[in-house]
Amino acid sequence: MSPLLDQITAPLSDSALFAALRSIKDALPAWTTHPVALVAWWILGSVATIAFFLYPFQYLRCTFKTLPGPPRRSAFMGHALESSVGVPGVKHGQWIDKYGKVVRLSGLGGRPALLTADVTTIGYILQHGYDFAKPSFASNLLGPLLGWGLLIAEGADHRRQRRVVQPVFSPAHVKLMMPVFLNKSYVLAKMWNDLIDSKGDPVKAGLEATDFAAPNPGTAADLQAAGEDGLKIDTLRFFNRLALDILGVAGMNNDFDSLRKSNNRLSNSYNDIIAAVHSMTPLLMMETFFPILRTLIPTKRGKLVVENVKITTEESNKLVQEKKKRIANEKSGVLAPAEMDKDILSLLIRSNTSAEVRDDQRLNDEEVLAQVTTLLFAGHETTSTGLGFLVERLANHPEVQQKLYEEVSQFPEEMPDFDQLNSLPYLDKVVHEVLRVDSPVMATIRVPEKDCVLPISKPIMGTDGKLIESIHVKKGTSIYIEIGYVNNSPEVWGPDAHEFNPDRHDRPPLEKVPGVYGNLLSFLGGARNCIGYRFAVTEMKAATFVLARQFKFEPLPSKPPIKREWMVVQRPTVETESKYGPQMPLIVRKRHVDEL
Ligand code: HEM
Repeated sequence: MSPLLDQITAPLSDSALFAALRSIKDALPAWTTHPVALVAWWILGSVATIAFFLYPFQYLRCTFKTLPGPPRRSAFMGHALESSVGVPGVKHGQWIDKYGKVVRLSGLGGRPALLTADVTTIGYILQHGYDFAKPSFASNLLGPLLGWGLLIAEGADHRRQRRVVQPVFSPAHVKLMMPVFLNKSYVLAKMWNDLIDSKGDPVKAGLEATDFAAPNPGTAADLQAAGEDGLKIDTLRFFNRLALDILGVAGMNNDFDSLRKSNNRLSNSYNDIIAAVHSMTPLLMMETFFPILRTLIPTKRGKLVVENVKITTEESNKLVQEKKKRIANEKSGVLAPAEMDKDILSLLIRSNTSAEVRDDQRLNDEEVLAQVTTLLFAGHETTSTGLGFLVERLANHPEVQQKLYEEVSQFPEEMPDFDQLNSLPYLDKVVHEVLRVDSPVMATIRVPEKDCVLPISKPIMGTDGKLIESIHVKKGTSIYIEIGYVNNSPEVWGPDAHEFNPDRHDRPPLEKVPGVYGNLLSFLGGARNCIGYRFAVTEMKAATFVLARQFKFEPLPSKPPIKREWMVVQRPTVETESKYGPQMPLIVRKRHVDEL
C-alpha cells in the first residue's frame, strides 16, 4: 500500500468495513492505488457525479425533445455505449430505420445529440463547414500524435492550411504519382507469386520481413482448395504495407520499403503511432475526454507513443529541411526542372513558398511537419482497408471478378498512364461500388459552433403529435453523420442498395448526395472533404489493375467469420482470431496466360 494511503486510513484500520475495503484493494493492481491514481479517480468520480446530477438539466435544455428517438438506457452514458458496441453503424442504422432520418439521442452525461442520414441536413452541415467543428475528443486523441495538421485544425487555421495543401492533390499532381502506385503494386504482385511458389514460406520466398505468412496457414480444406498455384494469404497485411510504401515514396520521396523490409525506423514508428490510435482502451477513451489523465496516469503505451512521436518528428524534420534546401536550389536555378522532386512534401513546400500565398498565410515548419504525419495517418489505413474489402468482394462475386479480369487483362500495357487507367469503365465501377457499400469511414461527428436551425428533407411527426419542419440545435450538440447508411440507402440507389453491383453505376442515382466523389459520402463533402480522394481512388484502381491481371481471389472453404470493428476506420477481423488484429484472409491464386 502507498504510505500516503496508510497514513490516511490508519485510524480506521480496525473496522470491518476497512477490512473489506482492504481485501478489495489487495485484489487491484498496485498502480490503481498510487497517490497519483487516487487523485485521478477522485477527479473522474467528481466529473461523473456532476454529469449525473446535470443530466436532468441537460435533458431540459434539449431543443428537440419531441423528435423521435430510442429510450435512454443510462443516465450517465446516454446512448454512447450502445452506439459503439457491435458491427459499425448497425445500431445507428436500426434507429434510423425505426425513428426516421433524423433521430434524437443522448450522449455522455445525458447531453442531447442527433443522428442523421438525411441528405438535406447533411448537405447543410457540409456546406456550412466552418460553422460545424469536429468534436474536441478528436483533437485530444490525434493532436499529440499527429500534430495540428489538416485533420484537426479548425476555422481560420484550417482554411489557411487547406489553401496551401489543396494544390498538391490536383489531378495534374496525382497523375505524376501513377508510376509510384503501379511500381509498388508490382512489388506486391512479385511477393505473392514468390510466396505461392514457396508454399507460404517467407524465407524460401526470399523475403527479408518474415511476418508475412497468414497467422494461421488454414484448415486442411483450405490447403486442399489452394492447391499448387494458390495460397491462403492475409491480404490486408500486404495492403497496409503497400499503402504505407506508396505514401512514403509519393509523400516524401522516402522509400520505407516496408513490403520487403521490417526495420525502417520511420515506418516502424508511424506504424506504432497508427496502432496506438486504433487500439482503443478504456483509459485511452477517458484520455480523449480528459487529456490531463495522460500526465496523471503514466502508462507503458503512453511512453511508447511519446518515443515514437519523437522519432517521427526528428526524421520528418530532417526530410523537411532537406526538401527546403533542394527547393531553394530549384529557385536559384541550380536544379534543372527535370530533377525537381514531385513528391507531396516537395509540392507542399513549393506551394507554401509560392508568391501566390501571402506571408501571413504560410505554414510554419511545425505545420508542414504536421501535414506529413496527417497525410500518412489519413491515407494509410483508409486505402488499405478499401483494398481489403475490394478483394473480398471479388472473391465472393466471381462473375464480377471475371468481367474485371477480361477488361484489365486485355489492356495492352503493363504501365497505363492516368488517363488510360481512368478509361477502363468496369474497373471504375468496381472501385466506385466498393467505396459505396464498404466505405472505410462509416460515420463522422460535427458540433455546431453556435445555435442553429437545421433543415430536413421532409417534416417529421413529433412525439407530441405536432409536425417538426426544421430542428433547432444548441451550440455544442454532437451530430452523428451516417456516411455508411446514406451510401447504402434505397432512396438513393434503389431497392437493391445493399447489394454489391458495380453495374448500378450505369444508371443515375435516385437522389443527389452532397459528397465530393461519385454521389457517395465516403470522402464527405464541403470545405472539409477528403483532400486525398483522387489520390486514394487512383491508388486503388492502380493496385486492382495490377493484382486482378495476375491473381484470382477466392473465399476460404473454412469460411472464417469476418466481422467488422470500428476504430476511426471500420476494419475486418476474423472473429476467432482477434488476437492477430485486422485480417482479410483469402485464397490468392495465380492466373494462367491462357485463362480467358
Ligand atoms: C479510401 C480511402 C480514403 C477514405 C475512405 C477517406 C475518407 C475521408 C473522410 C470521410 C474524411 C473526412 C473526415 C471528417 O471530416 O470527419 C477524410 C478527410 C481527410 N483525408 Fe481522407 N480518405 C481516404 C484516403 C485519403 C488519402 C489517400 C489521403 C492523403 C494522402 C487522405 C487525406 C485526408 C485528409 C488530410 C483529410 C482531412 C481533410 C480536412 O479536414 O481538410 N485521405 N478522408
